[in-house]
Amino acid sequence: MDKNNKKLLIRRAIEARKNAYAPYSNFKVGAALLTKSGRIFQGCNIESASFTPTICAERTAIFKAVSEGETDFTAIAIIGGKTGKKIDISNSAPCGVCRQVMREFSNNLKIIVAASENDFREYSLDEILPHSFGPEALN
Ligand SMILES: O=c1ccn([C@H]2C[C@H](O)[C@@H](CO)O2)c(=O)[nH]1
Ligand SMILES: [Zn+2]
Repeated sequence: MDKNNKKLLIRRAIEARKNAYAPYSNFKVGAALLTKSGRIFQGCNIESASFTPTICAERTAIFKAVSEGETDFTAIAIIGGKTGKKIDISNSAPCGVCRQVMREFSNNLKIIVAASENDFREYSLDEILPHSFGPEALN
């Protein structure tokens, strides 16, 4: 994945963050998921007044892709932070539930946690979800 594609994916995550529905936490997150076939699925977090139905941006993007028949992913860019505050990449790593959902479809997804197009950190899924449980265990 070259630098320009990473920047593009981050831009799409920034764009997706604008649609975040987070009136309770005011923590808005955007994600952009790149499939092996070259498509990009965007997602934002969506909260609920009854709290538990809340879904993260990452899972919104992944479920959109899976529901459109795409299950092979190359990378996901994520950007999150409180409205009106400077984004800090150390506060926007994907939550444990999303890591497990990522693991369902890949064990070497590239995770790009971004504060801007030029300020991001990359992780592999294996790095942030070591010793993981995955679908192979049920074979
Ligand atoms: O990786 C994360 C962490 C949190 N959230 C959302 C869930 C909730 O709406 C808000 C605060 O936890 O941020 C995400 O979308 N992705
Ligand atoms: Zn999550």
